[in-house]
Amino acid sequence: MKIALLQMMVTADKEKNLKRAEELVNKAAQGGADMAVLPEMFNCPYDNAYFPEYAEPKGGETYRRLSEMAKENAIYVVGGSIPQIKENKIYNTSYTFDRQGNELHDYSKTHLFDIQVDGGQAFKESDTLTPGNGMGVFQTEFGLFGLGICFDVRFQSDWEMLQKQGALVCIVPGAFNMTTGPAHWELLFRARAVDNQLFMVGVSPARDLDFSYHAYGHSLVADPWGSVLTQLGFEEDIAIVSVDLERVASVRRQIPILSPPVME
Ligand SMILES: O=C(O)CCC(=O)C(=O)O
Repeated sequence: MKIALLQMMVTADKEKNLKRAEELVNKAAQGGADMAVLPEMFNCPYDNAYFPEYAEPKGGETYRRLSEMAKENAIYVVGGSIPQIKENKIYNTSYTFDRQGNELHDYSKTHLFDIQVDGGQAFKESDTLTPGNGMGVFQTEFGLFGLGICFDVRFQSDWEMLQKQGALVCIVPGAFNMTTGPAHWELLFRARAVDNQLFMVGVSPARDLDFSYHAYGHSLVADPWGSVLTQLGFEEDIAIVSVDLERVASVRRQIPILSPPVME
């Protein structure tokens, strides 16, 4: 199967972001992708100051447009994430749609990004956001997929749980930064891929130095062997990556570390 990583440039204009997402999903479909993945907070600059203003209830404009993108292009769309408002609380939420535009998965980030690195990046999502209640998997014609959002990638026990639930590929809309990106982004994706013997797909926004938060970019796919199949730079770009799902069983057979053992 083919997965498109849409490393989109996010602006402060929500409508412009939605139009750009539509163009990129269309491009992904034209390029033969089965699934298009948008970045974390793709309709809103990544900044606590913007989350409340850009937040939408489930079923709102962005949700509807994502569903249409999927249906019009007959492609799976993992709608990165957006700020969602529910009962006066704001969540960092990802919606996934199937080729008919039906919702397949709805997930709100479990582990909020609250860090304070000495001399480097500080961020406190919990100033505006509320955590969700746990990651899960969704079924596609290719098999089971898992999904987490950005900071979630640091919590191996959660990914082990998705592997035990049968995930073959895990998708991570994420926006690392210029402190933790160079240090940990590729390392974490390769580690999760090797630990759980599955594909890890990370999709970041492009870097925009005009905003307070400078995304690392470097959207990538790591395979179950831990090899990086593709990695983008920091600018807006897309990659369409062929993912051979047979590789999951093959690596698990050759290096049987999972418990219980996964048989073909
Ligand atoms: O874990 C990191 O270093 C970055 C996480 C992040 O940017 C996020 O969760 O949005």
